[in-house]
Order: sequence, then C-alpha cells, then structure tokens
Amino acid sequence: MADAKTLIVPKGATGVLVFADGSVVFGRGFGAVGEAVGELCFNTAITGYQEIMTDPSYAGQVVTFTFPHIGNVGTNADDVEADTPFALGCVVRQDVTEPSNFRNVQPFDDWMRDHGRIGLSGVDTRALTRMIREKGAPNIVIAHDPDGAFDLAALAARAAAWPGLEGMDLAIEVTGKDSRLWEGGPWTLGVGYSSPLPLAGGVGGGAVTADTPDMPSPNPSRKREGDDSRPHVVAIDYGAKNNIFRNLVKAGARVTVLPATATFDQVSALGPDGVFLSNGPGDPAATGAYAVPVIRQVLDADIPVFGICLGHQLLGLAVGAKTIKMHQGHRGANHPVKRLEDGLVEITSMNHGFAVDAATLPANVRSTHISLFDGSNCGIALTDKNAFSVQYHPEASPGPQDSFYLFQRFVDGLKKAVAA
Ligand SMILES: NC(=O)CC[C@H](N)C(=O)O
Repeated sequence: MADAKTLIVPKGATGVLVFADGSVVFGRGFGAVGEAVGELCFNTAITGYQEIMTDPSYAGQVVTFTFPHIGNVGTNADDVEADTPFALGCVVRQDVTEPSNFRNVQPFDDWMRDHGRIGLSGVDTRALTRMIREKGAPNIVIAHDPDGAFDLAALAARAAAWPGLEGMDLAIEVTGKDSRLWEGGPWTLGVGYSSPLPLAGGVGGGAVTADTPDMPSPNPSRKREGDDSRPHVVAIDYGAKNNIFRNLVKAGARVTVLPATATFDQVSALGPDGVFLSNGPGDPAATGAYAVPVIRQVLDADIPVFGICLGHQLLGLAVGAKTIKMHQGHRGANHPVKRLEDGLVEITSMNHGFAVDAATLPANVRSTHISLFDGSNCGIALTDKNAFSVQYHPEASPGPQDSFYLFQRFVDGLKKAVAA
C-alpha cells in the first residue's frame, strides 16, 4: 500500500482507492467515471453480486468482493433488490470479462456505468480484506479516471473529512417515498417472479403504487378485499430488499409497504395484522426521531412485529437496548448462526456493520440467535409480546434459504390470531 503524499500515479492505473490515512491502492477503473466517498467493506458471497449492489443497506459503502470473478454472468432485470444499485461502487480482483450466461442482458461494467457506480479491478482483494479485518472498516474515496489524473492528496483529504457511518442516518434517504401494495412471490427458473393472487382492482404482479397518492385507503375493520383472506402485513421500508416482500407473500401474507417516516396513525389506519420492520443502511441509533417512537407505539398496541437487520436493531432500540458499531461487520452468504431454542445451526446471509449489544437487553427480551463467528447477537424475541427479529437475512438473495421458516412462523402466527 502506497502513500498519497509521495506517490506518482503508475502508468495504466485508471482507478484508485484512497484512504483517510493517506494510503493508496491503484487498479483499473470500470463502470462510471468519477469519485465517491464512503466506508469500505468486504463481502464473501460467491454469487449474487447484482443483488448485493442493489441492496439499499449498502448505501454509503463500497464493497470489496472476496470472490475473484465478479461480473462473469452479466446482469439482468430480475436479480435486483431495488430499482437501482445503492452501493457506491465495488472493488474486484479480476477484470470484468464478457458475460457468459443465458440470463445475461447487459455486461456488469456497462450496468455499473449506466447506474453511475464506480468499479475498481486488478486489486489484491485478499490483502485488502486482511487489512479491513485487522484495522476495521476504513473511510475511503474510490475514483475512476481513464486518464489516471488523480489528485491523491485531495482525495485523501476528502476521505478524512467524511464523517463516517456512525451517527449517519441513511434510511431516510433510501426509503420509498410512497405507500404501495406489494404483490409477487420469489423467483423460480422458467417462471420468473410469481404473482399468486391478483390485487384488488385487477393489477398484476410486482410492486404497484397505491390508488391514492399518499396512503392506501384505511382498513380499520380488517375487512378483506374481495376474497383475499390473507393476513395483512404493513411493512415499514427503511431501505428494504424486495426479496423480503416476496417471501412475506410466499408465506401467505398481503403486504402494504409504507415509507420509513410513516406515523403510528398511518400504520394503524391500515388495520395491520402484523408490522414488519425492514433492513436498511446507516446507523440505527441515528433514526431515533422517526423510527423508534413508532415501533414503541406498535408494541404498545400489541400488534405482532417481525424485523430484519436494521429492523432488528430498531426493535432492539425500541425495547431499550443499545446498538454498537462493529469492527468490520458481517457480510457474506455463509455465516453460521446458532438458534438458541434448540441448538440448530442456520447458514445465513448477512450484511451488517452495527449490532445489538446483548449485554443491554432488558429482562423481557431474550436473545434467540447468536453468530458462531464471534458470538454477537443475531436475534431477539420479547417474552411478553409477539415480537421478534433477526440480524441476518432470511430472504437470502443472495444466499441460503435455511431461515425461510421465520417468515412462515410470523405469517402463521398472524393467521392464527386472525382466525381466533
Ligand atoms: N442490512 C441491514 O439492514 C444493515 C443494517 C445497518 N445499516 C448495519 O449496517 O448494521
């Protein structure tokens, strides 16, 4: 690793990572030309780079992929967790080659360019990952210029001036702005995304904006539309991955998605049988003003709650626990988690840089899952209410589907409550 103050850009270096401490890593730029500042993390998943890049939880971050062949199956319109990438950029070992896959629609480097995302290839990603593991996730600038005309000292100063993810609220920036009805289940080969039930009004699959520009019509009596007897889940979108909604639908729920800033009145006006708290980017403690008070009201109203990742951390905060910034975080598709109720091990997908501090859980909240990598908290459940959450990603995308049972458990619980 070189130093920004003394270095001359080597010939052929069209991309660079510049660290807040002045260290520099050169490579070849691809995708968009420009620069971006954020936190550098690493993800160990072998597949699913398009899902990872489009996961809104990666806002404010640049992803180092430890798997060396990124881009080799191209990109398509289906393997996305949101309409656009949210990771600022990525760092990869090998240059992006011609895509080889029957589902390819556009090469990865072109897709990155079209979405304004910067890539850096030709980097020793093993060394970079070791550095992140040793020193913690650093603040960096990633830059791409075909002429290699980098002002390294200025880029280092920009990285050093960036305040960092701790204390930064990003959910507010990435949340969907409108309420919407969600329809459509998970993807299967040869079928695509399923749409198990038509929406009231005859709209087909996918996400649709509700009839009214602000909120779907209130449904306080929990009356079903048409013959739709599915329990109604109101999902609060702090930067949600679409596959979460698809899995809620697969488990048998009707899903309405509300923005992160939805008030308790707006949530309860929909007559929810359950409330879902989504994943999302940034520091959970920085969302305090809008997220946590609403979650407390939902708990007080005895509405069942299920949360994932940021939603897990927000539920933790709502019950009075604290969250902490992790040294390097957990990002990958093979993280073992122990389910404490029976000792079963789930292999999970993860993406988080903050965690609930288990030592701060109050007496009415039990720890339900722990990471087998470092013992950190990976799940909680209230002992006096129907509310639980996990730090990892049972929706996978990418990753193993061991933990789908959590969606089923949540929705089955709602079905029973509705029938009672
Ligand atoms: N995937 C997520 O929801 C991430 C939650 C939070 N932003 C973290 O980094 O821990």
